[in-house]
Amino acid sequence: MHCHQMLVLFFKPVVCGWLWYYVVLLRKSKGKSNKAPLPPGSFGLPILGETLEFLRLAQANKAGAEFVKPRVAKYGQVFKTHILFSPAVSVGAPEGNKFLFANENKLLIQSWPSPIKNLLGQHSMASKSGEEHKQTRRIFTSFFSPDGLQSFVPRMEKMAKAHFVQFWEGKDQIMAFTTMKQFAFALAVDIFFSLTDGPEFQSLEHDIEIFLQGIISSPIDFPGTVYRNAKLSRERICRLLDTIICQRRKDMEEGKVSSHHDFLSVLINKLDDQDQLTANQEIKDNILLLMFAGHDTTSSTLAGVLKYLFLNPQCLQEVIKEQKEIAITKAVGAPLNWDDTRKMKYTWQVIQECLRLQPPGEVGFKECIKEFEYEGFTIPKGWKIFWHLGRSHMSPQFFPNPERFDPNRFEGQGPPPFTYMPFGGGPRMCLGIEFARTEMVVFLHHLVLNYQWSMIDPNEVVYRNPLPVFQKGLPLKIHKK
Ligand code: HEM
Repeated sequence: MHCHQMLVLFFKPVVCGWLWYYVVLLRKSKGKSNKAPLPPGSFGLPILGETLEFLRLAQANKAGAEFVKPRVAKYGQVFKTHILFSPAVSVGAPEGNKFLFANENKLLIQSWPSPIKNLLGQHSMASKSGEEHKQTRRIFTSFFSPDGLQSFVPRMEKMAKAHFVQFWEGKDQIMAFTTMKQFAFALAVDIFFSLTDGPEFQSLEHDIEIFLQGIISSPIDFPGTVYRNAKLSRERICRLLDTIICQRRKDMEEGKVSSHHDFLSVLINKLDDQDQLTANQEIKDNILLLMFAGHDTTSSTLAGVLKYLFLNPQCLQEVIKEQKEIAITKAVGAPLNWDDTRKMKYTWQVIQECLRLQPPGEVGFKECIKEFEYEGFTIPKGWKIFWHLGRSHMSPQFFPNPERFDPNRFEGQGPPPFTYMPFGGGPRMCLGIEFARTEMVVFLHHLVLNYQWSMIDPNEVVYRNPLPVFQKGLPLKIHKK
């Protein structure tokens, strides 16, 4: 071979290699150095990050004012922190909220820590994402849509009336926070699977309370811990549900119970193409999810409404006026219907305003499933993004004079999109909005027409665990009209 040919043969790959290195690798590394920076902020202590400060302030109901607000002032609308054992980025409203909810399943997914998933069960809608989640949600929607719920209004009213007879009549004082829990529980188990008073009802009420405590406890799984007790209560609840489901299948086969009798009947009917074992698992896990999602949320909101109406007598007068106008259109003894509940517009505005000031869940987390850029910052895969409702709910820009209780904010078009989100948003938005709205307005209808109440301690502290809790149980003096 010619000498210069050998040189070409030897140098060609070397030259090509160098070229490749310069063009591809250096461009790549240039790209890397051009990569948007991580958001500003502090990760705090090793491992714990800023968790302790966040939890302390969240429990004192001050996370918005004393954790988020100073960081927004220092770092800007998008900042990073490290809470609950993960790097997390806080985003503002409305852009941040819109981005989060629009990118569910594309860039982000709902992520519950695995101890909570274990308690809720692998068939629970909370443990599913993407297409699987969509399918389950579709099954539920037929029950939770306005069409599905209409026929349950008289039943909700019956429950509200029975509640007043059992817990209010003949009393001059009640612990309203506890009482609201009893109402929300009784109504849920009646509408979900037709369980009414009796020993099974009592033991389930006790077990659900232990189960819910486990969901918000540290996941230490030893005999005697809150978490272990919650696992045991889950087993007992599932055994009870097994018996109820088995009996229900029989009753439905024999034509004794219709396929629209309650949520359980609807589910059995919708899942009849699945094998019974899987269908039963799905039913049990999702009934437990509904008890978790729909019980304390509604009861803490109703307790809040009682507080705000007492502290704002002119709003109470408006509610009474609205409810009287509906009551006089009804024949004596005629039950409330769906249209009546939709006429209770001001009452719903009162509830909405309570949810602005005291939302049951004020923080929501999503997990990033791939790296992406947001507002000029890189958000790495595996990090959490969270929204804090206080960022918009308490902003004078969207809610002038934000500390003031003013239900008229929700008149007409209401607040700008993505600034008011007590029910979340996007594909995982609360499934129970209409259910919650209906049960609350029906309850308030009978409350304001029949009772007067006053707070024994108008300055009672409300803390979070993580839902709002009235420190003294909201003791009220009550008087039947
Ligand atoms: C005042 C009452 C309530 C409030 C403020 C509330 C709020 C919420 C919020 C913030 C979410 C998470 C949304 C997200 O991640 O984007 C949620 C989810 C959910 N809620 Fe509610 N909720 C209430 C009542 C109820 C009731 C009464 C039920 C059922 C009877 C219910 C069932 C659910 C379910 C099943 C989910 C999960 C939806 C999914 O993953 O697709 N909620 N709720």
